[in-house]
Amino acid sequence: MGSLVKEETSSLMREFLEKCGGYAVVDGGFATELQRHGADINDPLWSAKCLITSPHLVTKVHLDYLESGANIILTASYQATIQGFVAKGLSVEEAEGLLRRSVEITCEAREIFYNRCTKGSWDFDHAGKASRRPVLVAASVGSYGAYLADGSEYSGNYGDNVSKETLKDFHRRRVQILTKSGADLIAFETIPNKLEAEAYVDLLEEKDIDIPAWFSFTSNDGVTVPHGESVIECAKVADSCKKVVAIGINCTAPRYIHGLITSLRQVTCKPIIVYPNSGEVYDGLTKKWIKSEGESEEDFVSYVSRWRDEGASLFGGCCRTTPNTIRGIVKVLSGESPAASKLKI
Ligand SMILES: C[S+](C)CC[C@H](N)C(=O)O
Ligand SMILES: N[C@@H](CCS)C(=O)O
Ligand SMILES: [Zn+2]
Repeated sequence: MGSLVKEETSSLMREFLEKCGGYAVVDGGFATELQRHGADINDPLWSAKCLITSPHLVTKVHLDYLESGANIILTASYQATIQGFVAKGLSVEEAEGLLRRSVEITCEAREIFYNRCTKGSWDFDHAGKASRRPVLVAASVGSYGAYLADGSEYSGNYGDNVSKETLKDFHRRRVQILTKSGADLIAFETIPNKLEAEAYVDLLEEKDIDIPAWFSFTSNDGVTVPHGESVIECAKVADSCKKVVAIGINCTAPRYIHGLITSLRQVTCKPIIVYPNSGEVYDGLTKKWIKSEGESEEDFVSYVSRWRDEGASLFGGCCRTTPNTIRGIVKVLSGESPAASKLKI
């Protein structure tokens, strides 16, 4: 780890972080915000259903997060797969068009935001000089388990018949399309096992998949990914790939994040990204979230300075977090205490 070559290849994120003042803010729960706007995503396509039925809501959610202070917005493609769209009766061409559209909508939202010239889209340096807020578009890629649509992101158990080659074949065309769609990078999210991380690394080595990426794992216990491998060994897989510009954890309870950052720091010098969920637990069969004891949005935001001190530099939220969470993170990073921000839940 930390070789000169790897340092050079992670420059996209390092330069971006520098422009942002050292820390960057990722958006919050995307599907969650779609639901808050009235979308029904109880469907095998989950949030990707809105790419077909309500693209205007997708734009709205991106704008919500930009207005809240996000520097990185993720596309609605988490559960958008060619196989999933075809199962709904769409043609392969239509499915590929929707994947491209997911990125176009996000880039359009960034343009709308910039054109609004609202106060929030400008940052001011110490001398009071204004500059446009840096914003990256990350193309979300959910796991094979997300496509299964039964919550198996949180088990990582695909059975003995699913090999690394199966996973590469499953993801290849989707990743090729997202690579050429205008996104700044790919966000491999909610990765539940080591096998899928290895498949993604192999795909990133293929010649027509030339784009930076981040790898973000999920954990149910603060030590391992759901399938059982340690987060440390999974992070080593990600660290080995020169196209990986950040490594981290998402859709994991906030209480585990501090220890996980400590583990990641043992095996990587790359920027660390964390965007936990609310701490609630997802029931993949009913597609409902079960309330957990003792973790509130205020707790989440109050952890942020600890995560920063531990070595993370990109912060956001995943499922069940909202624009309010993102505003809270922005306040902490800009030096205002979360208590002072008096978050409304
Ligand atoms: C990150 S989970 C909440 C995504 C939804 C899941 N793949 C499902 O379809 O139920
Ligand atoms: N980007 C996705 C991740 C789900 S785990 C979302 O926020 O809905
Ligand atoms: Zn999530």
